[in-house]
Amino acid sequence: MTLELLTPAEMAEADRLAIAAGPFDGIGLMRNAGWAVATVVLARFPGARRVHVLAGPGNNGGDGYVVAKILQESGVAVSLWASGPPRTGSDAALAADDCPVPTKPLAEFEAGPGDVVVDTLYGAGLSKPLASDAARAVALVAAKGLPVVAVDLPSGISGDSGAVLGCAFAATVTITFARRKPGHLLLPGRDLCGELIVADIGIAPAVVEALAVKTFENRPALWRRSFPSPAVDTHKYRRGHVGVFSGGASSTGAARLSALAAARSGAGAVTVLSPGDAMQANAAHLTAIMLRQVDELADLHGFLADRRPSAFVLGPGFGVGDRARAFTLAVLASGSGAGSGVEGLVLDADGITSFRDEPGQLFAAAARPGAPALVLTPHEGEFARLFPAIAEDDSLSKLGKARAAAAAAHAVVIYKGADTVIASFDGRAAINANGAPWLATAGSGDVLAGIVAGLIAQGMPAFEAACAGVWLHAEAGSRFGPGLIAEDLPGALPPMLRDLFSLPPQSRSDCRPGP
Ligand SMILES: NC(=O)C1=CN([C@@H]2O[C@H](COP(=O)(O)OP(=O)(O)OC[C@H]3O[C@@H](n4cnc5c(N)ncnc54)[C@H](OP(=O)(O)O)[C@@H]3O)[C@@H](O)[C@H]2O)[C@@H](O)CC1
Ligand SMILES: [K+]
Repeated sequence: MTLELLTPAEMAEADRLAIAAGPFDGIGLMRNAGWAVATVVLARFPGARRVHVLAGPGNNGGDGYVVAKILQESGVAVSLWASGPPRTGSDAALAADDCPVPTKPLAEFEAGPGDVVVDTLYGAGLSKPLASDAARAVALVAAKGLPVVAVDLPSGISGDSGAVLGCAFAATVTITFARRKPGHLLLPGRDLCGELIVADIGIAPAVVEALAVKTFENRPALWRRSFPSPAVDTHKYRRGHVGVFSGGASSTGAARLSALAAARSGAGAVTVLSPGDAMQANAAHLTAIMLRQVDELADLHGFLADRRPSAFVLGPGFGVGDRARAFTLAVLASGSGAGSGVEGLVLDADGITSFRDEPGQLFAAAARPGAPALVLTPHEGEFARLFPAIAEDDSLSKLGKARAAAAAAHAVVIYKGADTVIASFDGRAAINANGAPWLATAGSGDVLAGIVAGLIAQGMPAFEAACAGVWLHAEAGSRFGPGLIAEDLPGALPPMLRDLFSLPPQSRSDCRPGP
């Protein structure tokens, strides 16, 4: 399956480029789309009493006229309900002229048990909340519990953001064309699409390549090639050394969870950096993970000079305040950024909240040439603390917010949730879709921070490490299932790592590098 996600605007451009390149003109692509949909309807609902095609005024409606014609010619009982005539001269108008099924006004739409609905009201061109005739149809279909086959997107869902504009169909199956759109993966769109099918309608891969798309689904093919594999003659420090800052005596567990996850992700050495009052608590629970006392900045500088760590985690259980800020800024001031020294800092939880009043200080430190890569891992609440203006901007989708935040912070932002978005300041972004509700458990985020730091420590670039960490973490949760607690996650990583290493080289493609 392809990784690129096309915004509706990019998809319209792909349509234009494909039509210019041939062999299909606009109505040719529309016929291909209609055939793809009709095939699914016939295969999935062979016993349908009647199929109701709901056609909008644009080209999504055009697909509907093609579907209605094919189904009627196949012997299916078809009703066609239109919200208005297609624009004169459009491909949809050509499809309507060629359709023998008479239209009835959408406002009079009615259906009964055993019927199936094909939703071709609005797709990529949805521009405002559904009007009253469409909203009535959505309510009627939901009340009767009829199956819906949505074309391109369930009407009412934004292809850009996955948001519902007014109301939307909840589809049984959605058929989209050429590539998926962000709205198919972002919530609530993902839930309302039902099963998602991507149909090939004759748009060549070269057309999509020409768009230089920067948004992807987060799957191993996106980052597998840069996933670290140890060389046969390696030693532990060459496999990266992660420092994890521990909180005080009563809050040490989060750092140990992060540290264990960093070790499981393949880092050769991991050290918990503990304040003096927590040394005993940490020592009592650590075996393979090392422990070092760090109370003051001078202690941190000593660790940096003696042990040459390559990545850090700061935040889990650490406490909010001056100390978090000072350590963060010291780490960001330390990297060489040239293959030696500190390669990255994963700033999580209290580490993020510590900069709520002075985010500019953090962003300037991250933007310094040669600074270690900064990875921020906010959930919604932490995101709003660090990026209040972006969080409040209702014109931005979750994807847009993550991108804007990454650009502002000169960072890689992992905007967590059931539809986690990973965005880099270079413009690339990925949407994760393999998560599971079991991951919403205390300590789960600490594990994610540790995995990402462990991968950065081994030399994986920060965006790829963030994507890989999110995917592995989600996959671990999905595979473990009910009963999951955060302590289970690091131990669930090895089988997935084995699977990754056993992938054949030809399946290891990379995402387009940033500028
Ligand atoms: N040849 C091709 O290009 C191919 C295209 N294909 C198909 O085309 C679809 C995209 O077509 P599209 O761009 O015409 O957009 P579409 O979703 O039909 O709606 C636009 C119209 O609806 C109107 N409108 C919007 N929201 C509204 C609302 N809430 N309530 C009322 N009106 C509303 C909007 O009005 P406006 O915003 O201009 O005021 C405009 O008139 C795509 O999803 C795929 O299915 C495939 O066949 C492959 C080949
Ligand atoms: K639709």
